[in-house]
Amino acid sequence: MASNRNGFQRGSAKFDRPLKSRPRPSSPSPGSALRRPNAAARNGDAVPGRVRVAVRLRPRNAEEMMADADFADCVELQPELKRLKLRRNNWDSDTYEFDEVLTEFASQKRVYEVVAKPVVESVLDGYNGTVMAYGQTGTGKTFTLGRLGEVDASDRGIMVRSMEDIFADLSPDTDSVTVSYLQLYMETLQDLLNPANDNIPIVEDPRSGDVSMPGATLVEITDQHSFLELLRVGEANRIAANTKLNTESSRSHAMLMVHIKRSVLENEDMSSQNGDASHLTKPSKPLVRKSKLVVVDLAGSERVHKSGSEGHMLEEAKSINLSLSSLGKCINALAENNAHVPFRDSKLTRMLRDSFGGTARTSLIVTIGPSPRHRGETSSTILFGQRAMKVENMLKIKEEFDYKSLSRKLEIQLDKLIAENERQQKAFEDEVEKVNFEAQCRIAEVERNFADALEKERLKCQMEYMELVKELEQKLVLNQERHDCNSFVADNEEGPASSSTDDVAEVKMLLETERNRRKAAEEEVEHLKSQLGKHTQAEAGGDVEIIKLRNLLEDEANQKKRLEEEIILLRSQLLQLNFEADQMRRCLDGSSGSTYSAMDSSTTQVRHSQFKDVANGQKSSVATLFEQVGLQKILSLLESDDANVRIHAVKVVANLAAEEANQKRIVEAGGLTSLLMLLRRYEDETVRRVAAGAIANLAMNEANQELIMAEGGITLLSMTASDAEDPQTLRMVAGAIANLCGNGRY
Ligand SMILES: Nc1ncnc2c1ncn2[C@@H]1O[C@H](COP(=O)(O)OP(=O)(O)OP(=O)(O)O)[C@@H](O)[C@H]1O
Repeated sequence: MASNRNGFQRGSAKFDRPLKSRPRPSSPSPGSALRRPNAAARNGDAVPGRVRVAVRLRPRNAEEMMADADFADCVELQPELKRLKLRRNNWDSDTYEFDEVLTEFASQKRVYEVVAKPVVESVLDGYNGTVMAYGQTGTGKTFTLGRLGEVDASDRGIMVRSMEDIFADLSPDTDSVTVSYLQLYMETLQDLLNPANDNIPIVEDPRSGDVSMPGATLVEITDQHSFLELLRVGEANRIAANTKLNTESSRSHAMLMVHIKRSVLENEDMSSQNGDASHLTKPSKPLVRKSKLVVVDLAGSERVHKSGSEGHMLEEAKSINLSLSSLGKCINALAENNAHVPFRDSKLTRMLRDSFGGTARTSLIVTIGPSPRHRGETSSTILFGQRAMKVENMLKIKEEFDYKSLSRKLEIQLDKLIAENERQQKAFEDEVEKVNFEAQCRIAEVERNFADALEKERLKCQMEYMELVKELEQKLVLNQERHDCNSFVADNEEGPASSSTDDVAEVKMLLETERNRRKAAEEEVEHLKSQLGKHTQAEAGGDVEIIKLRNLLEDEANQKKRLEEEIILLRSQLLQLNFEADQMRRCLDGSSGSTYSAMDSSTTQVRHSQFKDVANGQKSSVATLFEQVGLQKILSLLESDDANVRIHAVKVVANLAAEEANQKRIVEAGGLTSLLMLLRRYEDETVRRVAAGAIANLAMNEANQELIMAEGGITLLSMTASDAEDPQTLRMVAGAIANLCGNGRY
């Protein structure tokens, strides 16, 4: 098996699974957040713990096999009796008892379990613990403590196995592990994880006795792999000097320090304090428990003269011996309960002050070789172990109030409480809203029910009242009949009056009162009704009167219009009659054949003169008509809806047109256009005939001739002629056309 000079095997790392955590009722299983302290920790009491010492015998090495081949081992072990016999000579030996006696065949696992495991468990419970190997150079101290077991996992030493157990038991969420690795070489304390740091102070707390090295590098480790890496770095930096006795000898004291912080809870039971059975408890106090495991691999304890050291090596050996002898003196003093223990004599004893006579649980393994040539060293080692067994420590847990953890916990609690409060607030508001809504519904329902009940009650009362009135009326009638009957009997028999007379009177009075009330109410209703009726009538009457007046006004207007038209008509008729009468008179006088028969082309001048005469004869009446009616009004009658009116109007216009003085005015007032319109409308023949006559009269004026033709007069006259049935019409049209053609001019 290949190994380096420090006894560490080379090769790839291969480890067993971590050892299963020991059952501890007071501790939660690995991974649980917090653990509770045991009774001793709660009380803060120290418990006695003697330094436990085991002896381990190294098997003969190759050199011893040869050199001591003819000699028996200097020790004889009785492991079952935990005894060791150190031979003085062939026939005599000294017997020593130890806490454990480990033969050369003891496995590394067994050595760990009997020497270190109880200390590791103590450390996990919160106590400080020390595992230390003491022995002559080359007897297996480093083998026992520092083997990494990279080639053969069963070779794993106490350091590796301890850390496996620690990791198996810690909770990564709440616990932490930090490691520092130091060596004390010639009274210089050096950091093996940072060799440049070689002046590390040793600080002792005078109150608690705790020892600390504040300048040492502290590396937090979270798994076994990183721990092994750290061990390798430390071992590589450890100084080892060859000696004549052992080529792989460690010339320094090495110290691995594992600091553990664990969170614990402590409940203070109020019921126990108050002496009652209340279940009230104070919230758990978060505590942090700090403990440390110190594994010390002391330098070889060989004697200077025997090691054959010289120069620096000699100084080195002297330094080692000095520190080890100081340790021995301290242990002696402690074993003998001396008042003074010379811890301050060396740095080694200052460093280990807590482990011997302090508060740590300490386990010492003393390693010995079998060779009789080193009997003296072996004896010295055994005696060192024997004295150490007498040292009593007082184990004490160190707990601190975990402010950080408490603050974290309180923050979480506060967040939870706030969230819970908000939730409850919301629930409360929802509940209030719900209750409110339900109350509103209930109130509405009650109101509805109340209104219904009230209505029912009212109807019921009304019915009862009606029935009561009815009943009273019946009673009244009945009583009246009885009274009449009684009166009749009384009158006849002169007997006493009926016994119910008073009742009847009372009922009567009641009935009378009710009647009066009803009558008053009915009168009131009637009064109101009549008022309403009057009011309505007044309103209606007013409207009717207005409408009537309007109608009357309209009638009056229509009447007036009709009368006006009638007057015009009558006047025109009168005019016409005069005109015809004149014509008739002239005919009778024999001055002419006929009025219109003479109106041919050859007689235009004659007719014209006749017309002139007629006109002269009628001058006064036409002038009167003009004055009384007005030309415009007469012309407007040409468009009257009444055919009769139109005929008379056109006749009047024709007559007016016969007067030369009127012709211009008629044309200017639009009379010509109206006359042509009558032709165009295919009026009845009489109208068209008279209109043609009127146009003929207007055509006598040269100024009008062009105008008549320009407005299509010739065409309209032609059309009238073509439709004419009465020869008089043809005559009128012919006269008009003749005038238009300017007969007067030719
Ligand atoms: N129990 C054992 N079984 C087998 N070999 C062992 C045993 N103990 C020690 N050895 C071997 O003995 C040699 C010396 O051991 P180790 O280096 O551990 O001694 P040491 O006490 O630490 O010496 P030093 O004080 O000089 O460092 C090593 O080769 C080691 O493998």
